[in-house]
Order: sequence, then structure tokens, then C-alpha cells
Amino acid sequence: MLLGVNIDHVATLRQARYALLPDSPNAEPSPLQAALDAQAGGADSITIHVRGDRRHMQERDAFEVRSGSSLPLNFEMGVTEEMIAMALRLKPEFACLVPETREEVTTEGGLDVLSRLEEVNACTKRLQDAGIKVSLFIDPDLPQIEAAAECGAEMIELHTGCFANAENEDVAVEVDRLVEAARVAAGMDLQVNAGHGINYRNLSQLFMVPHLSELNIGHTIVSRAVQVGMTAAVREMKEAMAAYQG
Ligand SMILES: CC(=O)[C@@H](O)[C@H](O)COP(=O)(O)O
Ligand SMILES: NCC(=O)COP(=O)(O)O
Repeated sequence: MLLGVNIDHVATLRQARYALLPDSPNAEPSPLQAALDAQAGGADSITIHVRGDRRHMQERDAFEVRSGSSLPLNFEMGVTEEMIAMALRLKPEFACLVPETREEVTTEGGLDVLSRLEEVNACTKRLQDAGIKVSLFIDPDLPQIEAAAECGAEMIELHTGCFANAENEDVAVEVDRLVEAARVAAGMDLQVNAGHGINYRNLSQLFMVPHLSELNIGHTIVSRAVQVGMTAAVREMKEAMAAYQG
């Protein structure tokens, strides 16, 4: 199972001091350095989410990582003309279509492909025509999986936020949702990834979900990196994944 490291919140720390001084030579921490350090720790890809409100990652960060890192780039983006144009210039290996609202603290759910089918389908085709593979970030709900397959996306990323936020007996319910969703998606020849809220404590339960190709993990790794450094934080996650994979 592969590990995609989302470095968004390295930029959150930078923006806390340099949002008004974007071109300062002192601006730190550096997302590019974080990507290089993540690679040293064994990251298989880098995820960057340039949000419409630019709360963390900036367009410049995405292009600096694209040119400075040799790892595959997974560009998370809203389904907007602005982000489609950016993706076509950036040329990431992967684009993951995610929902965005300004008032959210973090992504609160999966992309509602079903109700935006025509829009998501058109966006998917434009990206694929440019050689970019498309992942749809969706809730583990069967109608959304069917809609994702209808759009011709190569892969889905199951939103694990409900699993991560679940408590007590609800955890098993959410794991069962992910298991069923992964089985159905794999049966439709979709690559199955997962992400959002995965951490060092809940990681083991995701190994009950079949057919998972990649985990996209960010906040917990960046948080750990504040204590031990990005390379060590990524290495710890990779070692934990290897141990659970057996
Ligand atoms: C789609 C997803 O779950 C995350 O990868 C996304 O980046 C969350 O947004 P923030 O990083 O802004 O919390
Ligand atoms: N798509 C999920 C992701 O990239 C990272 O989410 P999180 O680990 O920061 O919650």
C-alpha cells in the first residue's frame, strides 16, 4: 500500500506569519523542503491542495514542488475553471477532485459526484485529455461510487473523515461502510485510495479494508513532523503501514 503525503499544513504554519509577506526570502517552513524530506522518509507521492481561498498552499508552492520534487504529484482541486486551468499548466500525474466551501475548517465530506455528474464528467475528461489521471474524493456511498465510474475516473479516494471522527460502536459501522465501498469500487475496476483524518492511532483499522492502493495522509504527519521532523514522521508512518500489512 502506497503513502501519499499531503503537505498542506506545512503552508498553514508559514501563512500564520508570512501571509502578508508572500515573497519574503525568510518565509518558512518551505513546502518544497517538506516534500524533499518526505521523500527521504519514503513517501510514494506528494499531495498538494491549492484551495480557492489560498488559506495554505499557494499556486507558487505547487509549481515549486512540481519542478523541485521527483515524486509523483497528486493535485487536489475544486471543480472550478480556475483550478482546471492551473492543473493543465501544472501537469501533475494525478488530480483529485474535492469539494470546497470557504466556511469549512477542513474538508467536511466527499464530492457529490451524483448531483454534479455533467460538471465532474466534463472536468474529468479535460484533465484526462491532458494526460492527468483523475481521482474523485467521495464518501463511501454506493451511488457516489457508481457516479464516479460513470465519469470514467481512474480512481476514487474514499473519504475517511466519518471513520476518523467516529467513536465507540460507530467506528465498526464506518469500517464496514469502507469495506463495502472498496469491494464495490474494485468490482468496477476503480483504483481505491483513502484519506482524511487518518492518523498513527486509527491506521491499523484501515487494513481491514480490502483493495486499498494508497493512503493520503497529511495533518497527522505534519503534526508529528513538528516534534521529530518530516523525514522521521513519514518513516514512522511507512513502517507502521508495513507492519500492519504483514
Ligand atoms: C480532501 C481532503 O481530505 C484533504 O486532503 C484536504 O486537503 C483537506 O483540506 P485541508 O488540507 O485544507 O484541511
Ligand atoms: N485527501 C486526504 C489528504 O490528502 C490528507 O488528509 P489529512 O490527513 O490532512 O486529513
